[in-house]
Amino acid sequence: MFGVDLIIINSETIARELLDRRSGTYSTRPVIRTNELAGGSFNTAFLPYGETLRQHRKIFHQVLRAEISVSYRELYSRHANELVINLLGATSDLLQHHTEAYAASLIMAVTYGHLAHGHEDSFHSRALELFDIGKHITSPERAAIFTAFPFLEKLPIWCFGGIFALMGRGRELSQQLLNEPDNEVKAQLANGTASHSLVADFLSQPHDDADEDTMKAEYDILAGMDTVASALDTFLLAMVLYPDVQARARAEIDQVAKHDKMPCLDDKVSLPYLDAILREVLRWHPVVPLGIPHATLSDDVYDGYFIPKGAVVIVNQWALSRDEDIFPDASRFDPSRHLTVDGKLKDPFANHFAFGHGRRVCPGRWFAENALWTAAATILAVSRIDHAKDSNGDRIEVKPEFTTGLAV
Ligand code: HEM
Repeated sequence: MFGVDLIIINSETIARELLDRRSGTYSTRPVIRTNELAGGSFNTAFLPYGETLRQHRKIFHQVLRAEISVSYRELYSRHANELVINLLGATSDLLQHHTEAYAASLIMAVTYGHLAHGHEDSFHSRALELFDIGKHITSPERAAIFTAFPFLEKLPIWCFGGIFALMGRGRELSQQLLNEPDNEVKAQLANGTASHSLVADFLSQPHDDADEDTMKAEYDILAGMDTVASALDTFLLAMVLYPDVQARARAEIDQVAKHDKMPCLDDKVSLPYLDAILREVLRWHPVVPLGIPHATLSDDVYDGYFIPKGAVVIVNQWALSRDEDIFPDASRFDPSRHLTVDGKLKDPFANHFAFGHGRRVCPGRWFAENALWTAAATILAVSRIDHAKDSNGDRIEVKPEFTTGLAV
């Protein structure tokens, strides 16, 4: 397409063979010009393979690796309790707002600690606006056209029907999202009120301008907001459509969390069916159905096919999720497909294809796992998810619909 070699992988075996086992070749990203024009060139997810990426991933490793992610157990529980209270009082048009707020507040807490009341809300609404702009301007066809015809950037703004204005707004939002919470943490450190967080820890140590640049990685933790919230929305949908699954999960929770005790992460090993539900959520409707494109750093040959240096490699997660040889009756939501005959989980959650592959695999996968698990367990422990009723008391049928998101 426009002189770019595009490889689309529709099989998990091939994705693992190329992106995992030959990760030295498949770990860079294509240049996405529209993302750069919108001010997102420091985004971890779009960095080429190299030293800056390694520094960013080191920062994520510090705050999001498996054993650290699990240590935030009280934080997840506190916010999951708030989520349930909000969901119980919410009208259907606000459900999504509450799942987004849950993900945003967790991510803000880990990154910045406790911010002044109201600042979380403005961060949340700006982040959502930026995501919407991202979805609009970084579509694959727009990115390809700008890459293939760079002179387009020089044309007057009115030629683009608002796209450049959106890019400008994107740059403005990126700067606000980066600077304002950082400035607040700096002020908290100065007056001794800062709580433990990624940014507070960084700012309290000696650092130079290059370190400040690397810390822009903090902004990418935002990536976790939309994805965790989308997975939670899919979970709620599945629970409405598959009441038998919901009932089995609740029965499992009731067995483990007795005497009015809420389930918490320490109960996770005793609740394999709930884990299987979350695995199935990510398979049934993958949150990032086309993943984030990888690109090759050198020529390669696979199964007789020549793959040139610079080729764009897309793992089509949607195709992986619909592979009938691995997931028979693939469109059905069936968590038991992830369990062995004796009820154990077949594969760890963090190995799920929905988190991508190789050296670019999602660094937030353990955090996502724990955040999703705690929310799902808390919701199921105290509520029953069912169809809404109309004014006559008749149930309103649910028509599952998914919106398109980031496709680059
Ligand atoms: C259900 C939740 C999530 C899903 C399904 C998901 C999925 C993905 C996928 C598919 C990729 C691309 C992997 C590849 O290129 O092979 C990715 C990358 C990334 N994710 Fe996640 N993610 C989730 C949650 C999170 C969270 C909670 C965070 C941070 C708090 C996060 C931060 C990132 C970052 C920074 C990258 C870029 C990594 C790189 O390019 O090296 N994600 N994620």
